[in-house]
Amino acid sequence: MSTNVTIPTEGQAITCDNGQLCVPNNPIIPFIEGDGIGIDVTPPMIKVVNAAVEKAYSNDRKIHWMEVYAGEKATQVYDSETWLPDETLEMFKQYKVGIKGPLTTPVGGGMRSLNVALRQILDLYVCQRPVQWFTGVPSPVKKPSEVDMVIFRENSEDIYAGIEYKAGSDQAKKMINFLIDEMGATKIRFTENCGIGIKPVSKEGTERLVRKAIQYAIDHDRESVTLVHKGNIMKYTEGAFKEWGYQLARDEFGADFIAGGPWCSLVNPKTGKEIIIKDVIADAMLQQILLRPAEYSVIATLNLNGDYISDALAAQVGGIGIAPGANMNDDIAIFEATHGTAPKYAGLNKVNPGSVILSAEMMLRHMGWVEAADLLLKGMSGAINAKTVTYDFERLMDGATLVTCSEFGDCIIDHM
Ligand SMILES: NC(=O)C1=CN([C@@H]2O[C@H](COP(=O)(O)OP(=O)(O)OC[C@H]3O[C@@H](n4cnc5c(N)ncnc54)[C@H](OP(=O)(O)O)[C@@H]3O)[C@@H](O)[C@H]2O)C=CC1
Ligand SMILES: O=C(O)CCC(=O)C(=O)O
Ligand SMILES: [Mg+2]
Repeated sequence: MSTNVTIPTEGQAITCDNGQLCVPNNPIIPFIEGDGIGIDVTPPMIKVVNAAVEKAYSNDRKIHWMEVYAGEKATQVYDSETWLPDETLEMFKQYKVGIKGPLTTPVGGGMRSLNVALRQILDLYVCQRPVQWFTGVPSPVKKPSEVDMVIFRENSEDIYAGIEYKAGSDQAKKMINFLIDEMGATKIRFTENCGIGIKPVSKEGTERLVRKAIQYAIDHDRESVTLVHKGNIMKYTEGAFKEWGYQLARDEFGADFIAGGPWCSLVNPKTGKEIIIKDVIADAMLQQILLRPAEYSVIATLNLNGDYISDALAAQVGGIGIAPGANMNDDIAIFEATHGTAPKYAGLNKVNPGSVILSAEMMLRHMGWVEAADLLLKGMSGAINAKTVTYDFERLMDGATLVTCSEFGDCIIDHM
Protein backbone atom coordinates (compact mmCIF):
# COMPACT_ATOMS: atom_id res chain seq x y z
CA MET A 1 0.00 0.00 0.00
CA SER A 2 1.29 3.48 -0.82
CA THR A 3 1.78 5.75 2.13
CA ASN A 4 0.75 9.28 1.41
CA VAL A 5 -0.60 9.78 4.88
CA THR A 6 1.67 11.39 7.43
CA ILE A 7 1.06 9.68 10.73
CA PRO A 8 1.55 12.14 13.60
CA THR A 9 4.73 11.42 15.52
CA GLU A 10 2.87 11.94 18.78
CA GLY A 11 -0.50 10.56 19.75
CA GLN A 12 -2.14 7.16 20.00
CA ALA A 13 -4.94 5.32 18.27
CA ILE A 14 -8.37 5.09 19.85
CA THR A 15 -9.21 1.43 20.30
CA CYS A 16 -12.51 -0.38 20.50
CA ASP A 17 -13.08 -3.61 22.38
CA ASN A 18 -16.52 -5.22 22.05
CA GLY A 19 -18.12 -1.89 21.22
CA GLN A 20 -16.38 -0.17 24.14
CA LEU A 21 -14.20 2.77 23.08
CA CYS A 22 -10.89 3.34 24.79
CA VAL A 23 -9.82 6.93 24.19
CA PRO A 24 -6.30 8.01 25.14
CA ASN A 25 -5.63 11.61 26.17
CA ASN A 26 -3.76 12.19 22.93
CA PRO A 27 -5.85 10.47 20.23
CA ILE A 28 -4.94 10.55 16.55
CA ILE A 29 -8.04 11.54 14.59
CA PRO A 30 -8.12 11.01 10.81
CA PHE A 31 -9.97 13.65 8.81
CA ILE A 32 -10.94 14.18 5.17
CA GLU A 33 -10.94 17.86 4.23
CA GLY A 34 -13.65 17.40 1.58
CA ASP A 35 -14.33 18.76 -1.90
CA GLY A 36 -15.87 22.15 -2.69
CA ILE A 37 -16.53 24.02 0.55
CA GLY A 38 -14.57 21.36 2.47
CA ILE A 39 -11.59 23.67 2.12
CA ASP A 40 -13.60 26.41 3.87
CA VAL A 41 -15.33 24.51 6.67
CA THR A 42 -12.72 21.94 7.75
CA PRO A 43 -9.96 24.32 9.00
CA PRO A 44 -12.34 26.27 11.32
CA MET A 45 -13.73 22.96 12.57
CA ILE A 46 -10.22 21.85 13.59
CA LYS A 47 -9.47 25.24 15.17
CA VAL A 48 -12.73 25.24 17.16
CA VAL A 49 -12.26 21.66 18.38
CA ASN A 50 -8.66 22.35 19.42
CA ALA A 51 -9.79 25.45 21.32
CA ALA A 52 -12.60 23.56 23.10
CA VAL A 53 -10.27 20.72 24.09
CA GLU A 54 -7.61 23.10 25.34
CA LYS A 55 -10.12 25.15 27.32
CA ALA A 56 -11.70 22.02 28.83
CA TYR A 57 -8.54 20.07 29.67
CA SER A 58 -5.56 22.48 29.43
CA ASN A 59 -2.57 20.41 28.42
CA ASP A 60 -3.97 17.13 29.72
CA ARG A 61 -5.69 16.23 26.47
CA LYS A 62 -4.91 17.00 22.86
CA ILE A 63 -6.10 15.74 19.48
CA HIS A 64 -3.43 14.89 16.91
CA TRP A 65 -5.07 15.43 13.53
CA MET A 66 -4.09 13.19 10.62
CA GLU A 67 -5.22 14.13 7.13
CA VAL A 68 -6.40 11.24 4.98
CA TYR A 69 -7.62 11.68 1.45
CA ALA A 70 -10.73 11.13 -0.62
CA GLY A 71 -12.34 12.85 -3.58
CA GLU A 72 -10.53 15.40 -5.72
CA LYS A 73 -7.66 15.82 -3.26
CA ALA A 74 -6.99 12.08 -3.36
CA THR A 75 -6.63 12.27 -7.13
CA GLN A 76 -3.95 14.93 -6.61
CA VAL A 77 -2.11 13.16 -3.81
CA TYR A 78 -2.31 9.61 -5.23
CA ASP A 79 -3.16 9.47 -8.94
CA SER A 80 -5.93 10.65 -11.20
CA GLU A 81 -7.88 7.40 -10.85
CA THR A 82 -7.74 7.11 -7.08
CA TRP A 83 -10.76 8.76 -5.47
CA LEU A 84 -11.02 6.66 -2.34
CA PRO A 85 -7.60 5.17 -1.49
CA ASP A 86 -7.39 1.87 0.40
CA GLU A 87 -5.09 3.67 2.80
CA THR A 88 -7.92 6.02 3.81
CA LEU A 89 -10.20 3.08 4.56
CA GLU A 90 -7.41 1.40 6.52
CA MET A 91 -6.83 4.51 8.60
CA PHE A 92 -10.48 4.73 9.61
CA LYS A 93 -10.43 1.02 10.48
CA GLN A 94 -7.30 1.46 12.54
CA TYR A 95 -8.09 4.75 14.28
CA LYS A 96 -11.84 4.09 14.88
CA VAL A 97 -13.05 7.70 15.08
CA GLY A 98 -12.78 10.23 12.27
CA ILE A 99 -14.46 13.16 10.61
CA LYS A 100 -14.99 14.27 7.04
CA GLY A 101 -16.06 17.18 4.89
CA PRO A 102 -18.41 16.71 1.93
CA LEU A 103 -17.45 14.86 -1.25
CA THR A 104 -18.79 15.51 -4.75
CA THR A 105 -20.94 13.01 -6.63
CA PRO A 106 -21.83 13.70 -10.24
CA VAL A 107 -25.54 13.44 -11.15
CA GLY A 108 -26.62 11.06 -13.89
CA GLY A 109 -23.43 9.44 -15.16
CA GLY A 110 -19.97 9.34 -13.67
CA MET A 111 -18.75 7.61 -10.59
CA ARG A 112 -20.93 6.54 -7.73
CA SER A 113 -20.95 8.43 -4.46
CA LEU A 114 -17.73 8.28 -2.44
CA ASN A 115 -19.73 9.18 0.66
CA VAL A 116 -21.96 6.17 0.16
CA ALA A 117 -18.94 3.99 -0.74
CA LEU A 118 -17.23 4.91 2.53
CA ARG A 119 -20.35 3.98 4.49
CA GLN A 120 -20.83 0.73 2.63
CA ILE A 121 -17.25 -0.50 2.52
CA LEU A 122 -16.85 0.13 6.26
CA ASP A 123 -20.43 -1.04 6.88
CA LEU A 124 -21.27 2.10 8.84
CA TYR A 125 -24.90 1.06 8.99
CA VAL A 126 -26.26 3.87 11.16
CA CYS A 127 -26.47 7.42 9.88
CA GLN A 128 -27.39 9.41 12.97
CA ARG A 129 -28.57 12.96 12.40
CA PRO A 130 -29.84 14.99 15.36
CA VAL A 131 -32.01 17.99 14.52
CA GLN A 132 -32.45 20.62 17.18
CA TRP A 133 -33.06 24.33 17.18
CA PHE A 134 -30.59 26.85 18.58
CA THR A 135 -32.28 29.90 20.15
CA GLY A 136 -32.16 32.81 17.74
CA VAL A 137 -31.55 30.83 14.55
CA PRO A 138 -33.86 32.09 11.77
CA SER A 139 -36.45 29.50 10.77
CA PRO A 140 -39.31 29.36 8.26
CA VAL A 141 -41.64 27.74 10.82
CA LYS A 142 -43.51 29.35 13.73
CA LYS A 143 -42.24 27.09 16.49
CA PRO A 144 -38.80 25.74 15.60
CA SER A 145 -38.20 24.97 19.27
CA GLU A 146 -40.66 22.08 18.90
CA VAL A 147 -38.25 20.33 16.55
CA ASP A 148 -36.08 18.01 18.59
CA MET A 149 -35.57 14.79 16.69
CA VAL A 150 -32.80 12.31 16.10
CA ILE A 151 -32.88 10.52 12.78
CA PHE A 152 -31.54 6.98 12.54
CA ARG A 153 -31.15 6.46 8.80
CA GLU A 154 -30.28 2.96 7.59
CA ASN A 155 -27.02 3.56 5.80
CA SER A 156 -26.10 0.35 3.98
CA GLU A 157 -29.12 -0.87 1.98
CA ASP A 158 -32.06 0.43 -0.05
CA ILE A 159 -31.51 1.94 -3.47
CA TYR A 160 -28.13 3.21 -2.22
CA ALA A 161 -26.78 -0.29 -2.85
CA GLY A 162 -26.13 1.08 -6.34
CA ILE A 163 -27.67 -1.86 -8.23
CA GLU A 164 -28.86 0.14 -11.20
CA TYR A 165 -28.81 -0.43 -14.93
CA LYS A 166 -28.88 2.27 -17.57
CA ALA A 167 -31.81 2.42 -19.98
CA GLY A 168 -31.01 0.56 -23.19
CA SER A 169 -27.98 -1.26 -21.74
CA ASP A 170 -27.58 -5.02 -22.15
CA GLN A 171 -27.93 -5.41 -18.38
CA ALA A 172 -31.17 -3.44 -18.25
CA LYS A 173 -32.59 -5.45 -21.15
CA LYS A 174 -31.51 -8.71 -19.55
CA MET A 175 -33.06 -7.71 -16.23
CA ILE A 176 -36.30 -6.59 -17.90
CA ASN A 177 -36.53 -9.81 -19.87
CA PHE A 178 -35.92 -11.82 -16.70
CA LEU A 179 -38.63 -9.90 -14.85
CA ILE A 180 -41.14 -10.36 -17.67
CA ASP A 181 -40.29 -13.93 -18.72
CA GLU A 182 -39.47 -15.52 -15.39
CA MET A 183 -41.06 -13.36 -12.71
CA GLY A 184 -44.34 -12.55 -14.43
CA ALA A 185 -43.90 -8.77 -14.37
CA THR A 186 -46.52 -7.11 -16.55
CA LYS A 187 -46.23 -3.43 -15.76
CA ILE A 188 -42.86 -2.37 -17.11
CA ARG A 189 -43.61 0.23 -19.74
CA PHE A 190 -41.35 1.29 -22.63
CA THR A 191 -39.04 -1.66 -22.11
CA GLU A 192 -36.51 -0.55 -24.74
CA ASN A 193 -35.66 2.63 -22.87
CA CYS A 194 -36.15 1.82 -19.26
CA GLY A 195 -33.55 2.12 -16.50
CA ILE A 196 -33.80 -0.41 -13.69
CA GLY A 197 -32.88 0.02 -10.02
CA ILE A 198 -32.99 -2.61 -7.29
CA LYS A 199 -33.87 -1.88 -3.67
CA PRO A 200 -32.54 -4.48 -1.24
CA VAL A 201 -33.90 -4.30 2.32
CA SER A 202 -33.10 -7.13 4.72
CA LYS A 203 -34.42 -8.25 8.09
CA GLU A 204 -30.91 -8.16 9.57
CA GLY A 205 -30.23 -4.70 8.16
CA THR A 206 -33.52 -3.41 9.54
CA GLU A 207 -33.07 -5.01 12.92
CA ARG A 208 -29.61 -3.66 13.62
CA LEU A 209 -30.75 -0.13 12.74
CA VAL A 210 -33.99 -0.22 14.72
CA ARG A 211 -32.15 -1.79 17.67
CA LYS A 212 -29.79 1.21 17.75
CA ALA A 213 -32.70 3.65 17.52
CA ILE A 214 -34.60 2.06 20.41
CA GLN A 215 -31.47 1.79 22.51
CA TYR A 216 -30.80 5.47 21.87
CA ALA A 217 -34.34 6.31 23.05
CA ILE A 218 -33.69 4.30 26.22
CA ASP A 219 -30.28 5.85 26.89
CA HIS A 220 -31.42 9.41 26.19
CA ASP A 221 -34.84 9.32 27.85
CA ARG A 222 -36.78 9.84 24.64
CA GLU A 223 -40.56 9.35 24.55
CA SER A 224 -41.02 7.68 21.17
CA VAL A 225 -39.44 5.92 18.22
CA THR A 226 -41.21 6.37 14.89
CA LEU A 227 -40.65 3.91 12.05
CA VAL A 228 -40.98 5.90 8.83
CA HIS A 229 -41.65 3.89 5.66
CA LYS A 230 -43.54 3.80 2.39
CA GLY A 231 -44.85 0.33 3.08
CA ASN A 232 -48.22 0.87 1.45
CA ILE A 233 -46.52 0.93 -1.95
CA MET A 234 -43.26 -1.03 -1.42
CA LYS A 235 -44.67 -3.85 0.65
CA TYR A 236 -41.72 -6.22 0.86
CA THR A 237 -39.03 -3.62 1.40
CA GLU A 238 -40.47 -0.58 3.21
CA GLY A 239 -43.48 -2.53 4.53
CA ALA A 240 -41.19 -5.26 5.78
CA PHE A 241 -39.02 -2.61 7.49
CA LYS A 242 -42.06 -1.56 9.49
CA GLU A 243 -43.05 -5.13 10.41
CA TRP A 244 -39.51 -6.18 11.34
CA GLY A 245 -39.08 -3.00 13.36
CA TYR A 246 -42.19 -3.60 15.44
CA GLN A 247 -41.29 -7.27 15.84
CA LEU A 248 -37.86 -6.36 17.15
CA ALA A 249 -39.37 -3.90 19.65
CA ARG A 250 -41.59 -6.68 20.97
CA ASP A 251 -39.03 -9.51 20.90
CA GLU A 252 -35.94 -7.72 22.18
CA PHE A 253 -37.31 -4.81 24.22
CA GLY A 254 -40.48 -6.38 25.61
CA ALA A 255 -42.83 -3.92 23.91
CA ASP A 256 -46.59 -4.64 24.12
CA PHE A 257 -49.27 -3.71 21.63
CA ILE A 258 -51.30 -0.60 22.39
CA ALA A 259 -55.01 -1.22 21.71
CA GLY A 260 -54.37 -4.20 19.46
CA GLY A 261 -51.37 -2.65 17.64
CA PRO A 262 -49.51 -2.05 15.51
CA TRP A 263 -48.28 0.74 17.80
CA CYS A 264 -46.68 -0.63 20.89
CA SER A 265 -45.03 0.62 24.03
CA LEU A 266 -42.20 -0.44 26.28
CA VAL A 267 -41.00 0.63 29.68
CA ASN A 268 -37.64 2.35 29.65
CA PRO A 269 -35.57 0.15 31.99
CA LYS A 270 -33.44 3.15 32.98
CA THR A 271 -36.20 5.64 33.83
CA GLY A 272 -39.40 3.59 34.21
CA LYS A 273 -41.08 5.87 31.67
CA GLU A 274 -43.05 4.69 28.65
CA ILE A 275 -41.52 4.72 25.17
CA ILE A 276 -44.04 4.52 22.31
CA ILE A 277 -43.04 2.69 19.14
CA LYS A 278 -45.16 3.94 16.25
CA ASP A 279 -45.01 4.23 12.48
CA VAL A 280 -45.89 6.84 9.87
CA ILE A 281 -45.93 6.58 6.09
CA ALA A 282 -43.12 8.69 4.64
CA ASP A 283 -45.14 11.24 2.67
CA ALA A 284 -47.40 11.88 5.64
CA MET A 285 -44.31 12.22 7.80
CA LEU A 286 -43.03 15.11 5.70
CA GLN A 287 -46.29 16.89 6.51
CA GLN A 288 -46.26 15.83 10.16
CA ILE A 289 -42.80 17.22 10.84
CA LEU A 290 -44.03 20.63 9.71
CA LEU A 291 -47.42 20.58 11.42
CA ARG A 292 -46.83 18.57 14.60
CA PRO A 293 -43.07 18.25 15.17
CA ALA A 294 -43.46 17.97 18.94
CA GLU A 295 -45.00 14.51 18.48
CA TYR A 296 -41.80 13.04 17.07
CA SER A 297 -38.56 12.26 18.82
CA VAL A 298 -36.40 9.38 17.52
CA ILE A 299 -36.98 8.43 13.89
CA ALA A 300 -35.86 5.12 12.36
CA THR A 301 -36.07 4.92 8.62
CA LEU A 302 -34.59 3.57 5.41
CA ASN A 303 -31.77 5.20 3.50
CA LEU A 304 -33.61 7.36 0.96
CA ASN A 305 -36.37 8.46 3.34
CA GLY A 306 -33.66 9.41 5.84
CA ASP A 307 -31.84 11.47 3.25
CA TYR A 308 -34.98 13.44 2.39
CA ILE A 309 -36.19 13.82 5.97
CA SER A 310 -32.83 15.00 7.28
CA ASP A 311 -32.61 17.91 4.82
CA ALA A 312 -36.31 18.79 5.30
CA LEU A 313 -35.94 18.83 9.08
CA ALA A 314 -32.68 20.74 8.89
CA ALA A 315 -34.50 23.48 6.97
CA GLN A 316 -36.93 23.88 9.88
CA VAL A 317 -34.14 24.71 12.31
CA GLY A 318 -31.96 26.95 10.17
CA GLY A 319 -30.80 24.89 7.20
CA ILE A 320 -28.17 22.34 6.37
CA GLY A 321 -25.48 24.87 7.20
CA ILE A 322 -25.78 23.71 10.82
CA ALA A 323 -27.05 20.13 10.48
CA PRO A 324 -24.61 17.56 11.89
CA GLY A 325 -24.33 13.82 11.39
CA ALA A 326 -22.44 10.62 12.05
CA ASN A 327 -21.99 7.35 10.17
CA MET A 328 -21.27 4.54 12.55
CA ASN A 329 -21.25 0.85 13.36
CA ASP A 330 -20.31 -0.91 16.58
CA ASP A 331 -16.62 -0.28 15.97
CA ILE A 332 -15.99 2.75 13.75
CA ALA A 333 -17.60 6.20 13.63
CA ILE A 334 -17.07 8.84 10.95
CA PHE A 335 -18.70 12.18 11.64
CA GLU A 336 -19.73 14.34 8.71
CA ALA A 337 -21.66 17.41 7.68
CA THR A 338 -25.14 16.76 6.31
CA HIS A 339 -24.69 19.24 3.47
CA GLY A 340 -22.79 18.73 0.24
CA THR A 341 -19.92 20.49 -1.47
CA ALA A 342 -21.95 23.61 -2.44
CA PRO A 343 -19.55 24.23 -5.37
CA LYS A 344 -20.65 27.80 -6.08
CA TYR A 345 -19.32 28.82 -2.65
CA ALA A 346 -16.10 26.77 -2.72
CA GLY A 347 -13.04 28.69 -1.57
CA LEU A 348 -14.99 31.90 -0.86
CA ASN A 349 -14.69 31.63 2.94
CA LYS A 350 -18.40 32.33 3.03
CA VAL A 351 -20.47 29.31 4.06
CA ASN A 352 -21.52 28.26 7.52
CA PRO A 353 -19.02 25.84 9.09
CA GLY A 354 -21.63 24.94 11.74
CA SER A 355 -22.58 21.60 10.24
CA VAL A 356 -19.12 20.05 10.42
CA ILE A 357 -18.41 21.84 13.73
CA LEU A 358 -21.54 20.35 15.29
CA SER A 359 -20.55 16.99 13.79
CA ALA A 360 -17.29 17.42 15.70
CA GLU A 361 -19.34 18.13 18.82
CA MET A 362 -21.02 14.75 18.31
CA MET A 363 -17.57 13.24 17.87
CA LEU A 364 -16.28 14.70 21.14
CA ARG A 365 -19.36 13.37 22.95
CA HIS A 366 -18.86 9.96 21.33
CA MET A 367 -15.29 9.98 22.66
CA GLY A 368 -16.58 10.84 26.14
CA TRP A 369 -15.02 14.31 26.03
CA VAL A 370 -18.28 15.88 27.14
CA GLU A 371 -16.74 18.99 28.71
CA ALA A 372 -15.21 19.96 25.37
CA ALA A 373 -18.45 19.11 23.56
CA ASP A 374 -20.42 21.31 25.97
CA LEU A 375 -18.00 24.19 25.46
CA LEU A 376 -18.36 23.88 21.73
CA LEU A 377 -22.16 24.07 22.03
CA LYS A 378 -21.85 27.04 24.37
CA GLY A 379 -19.63 28.80 21.83
CA MET A 380 -22.04 28.09 18.99
CA SER A 381 -25.05 29.37 20.96
CA GLY A 382 -23.08 32.43 22.03
CA ALA A 383 -22.05 33.31 18.48
CA ILE A 384 -25.63 32.94 17.24
CA ASN A 385 -27.09 34.93 20.15
CA ALA A 386 -24.59 37.71 19.45
CA LYS A 387 -25.90 37.65 15.86
CA THR A 388 -22.42 37.29 14.43
CA VAL A 389 -23.35 34.85 11.69
CA THR A 390 -22.55 33.67 8.17
CA TYR A 391 -24.55 34.70 5.10
CA ASP A 392 -27.18 31.97 5.40
CA PHE A 393 -28.38 33.27 8.77
CA GLU A 394 -27.54 36.92 8.21
CA ARG A 395 -29.90 37.16 5.24
CA LEU A 396 -32.79 36.07 7.48
CA MET A 397 -31.91 37.81 10.76
CA ASP A 398 -32.66 41.41 11.67
CA GLY A 399 -29.67 43.38 12.89
CA ALA A 400 -27.14 40.61 12.34
CA THR A 401 -23.45 41.13 11.62
CA LEU A 402 -22.21 39.20 8.60
CA VAL A 403 -19.02 37.22 9.27
CA THR A 404 -16.99 34.90 7.09
CA CYS A 405 -16.75 31.16 7.53
CA SER A 406 -13.45 31.38 9.40
CA GLU A 407 -14.61 34.39 11.46
CA PHE A 408 -17.67 32.43 12.56
CA GLY A 409 -15.31 29.75 13.88
CA ASP A 410 -13.43 32.46 15.79
CA CYS A 411 -16.72 33.83 17.17
CA ILE A 412 -17.54 30.35 18.49
CA ILE A 413 -14.17 30.25 20.23
CA ASP A 414 -14.73 33.75 21.70
CA HIS A 415 -18.02 32.60 23.24
CA MET A 416 -16.76 29.34 24.79
N1 LIG B 1 -22.22 13.80 2.60
C1 LIG B 1 -21.79 14.45 1.55
O1 LIG B 1 -20.60 14.56 1.34
C2 LIG B 1 -22.79 15.04 0.62
C3 LIG B 1 -22.39 15.35 -0.65
N2 LIG B 1 -23.26 15.93 -1.52
C4 LIG B 1 -22.74 16.27 -2.84
O2 LIG B 1 -22.51 17.69 -2.88
C5 LIG B 1 -22.67 18.17 -4.21
C6 LIG B 1 -23.56 19.39 -4.23
O3 LIG B 1 -24.88 19.01 -3.82
P1 LIG B 1 -26.10 19.99 -3.64
O4 LIG B 1 -27.31 19.23 -3.91
O5 LIG B 1 -25.84 21.26 -4.37
O6 LIG B 1 -26.19 20.27 -2.08
P2 LIG B 1 -25.30 21.17 -1.12
O7 LIG B 1 -25.65 20.75 0.25
O8 LIG B 1 -23.88 21.10 -1.49
O9 LIG B 1 -25.79 22.66 -1.39
C7 LIG B 1 -27.13 23.04 -1.55
C8 LIG B 1 -27.37 24.40 -0.93
O10 LIG B 1 -27.41 24.26 0.49
C9 LIG B 1 -26.89 25.40 1.10
N3 LIG B 1 -25.68 25.02 1.84
C10 LIG B 1 -24.95 23.89 1.73
N4 LIG B 1 -23.94 23.90 2.60
C11 LIG B 1 -24.02 25.03 3.29
C12 LIG B 1 -23.25 25.63 4.32
N5 LIG B 1 -22.19 25.01 4.86
N6 LIG B 1 -23.62 26.85 4.78
C13 LIG B 1 -24.69 27.47 4.28
N7 LIG B 1 -25.46 26.96 3.29
C14 LIG B 1 -25.13 25.77 2.81
C15 LIG B 1 -26.59 26.39 -0.01
O11 LIG B 1 -27.82 27.11 -0.19
P3 LIG B 1 -27.96 28.57 -0.84
O12 LIG B 1 -27.66 28.41 -2.28
O13 LIG B 1 -29.40 28.89 -0.56
O14 LIG B 1 -27.04 29.50 -0.13
C16 LIG B 1 -26.31 25.45 -1.18
O15 LIG B 1 -26.45 26.06 -2.43
C17 LIG B 1 -23.20 17.00 -5.03
O16 LIG B 1 -22.11 16.43 -5.72
C18 LIG B 1 -23.72 16.03 -3.99
O17 LIG B 1 -23.70 14.72 -4.43
C19 LIG B 1 -24.53 16.26 -1.14
C20 LIG B 1 -24.97 15.99 0.12
C21 LIG B 1 -24.15 15.31 1.10
O1 LIG C 1 -23.17 11.11 -1.48
C1 LIG C 1 -23.72 12.08 -1.94
O2 LIG C 1 -23.28 12.71 -2.89
C2 LIG C 1 -25.00 12.58 -1.32
C3 LIG C 1 -25.22 12.02 0.05
C4 LIG C 1 -26.30 12.70 0.78
O3 LIG C 1 -27.09 13.46 0.27
C5 LIG C 1 -26.39 12.46 2.22
O4 LIG C 1 -25.72 11.60 2.75
O5 LIG C 1 -27.21 13.13 2.86
MG1 LIG D 1 -28.49 14.26 1.70
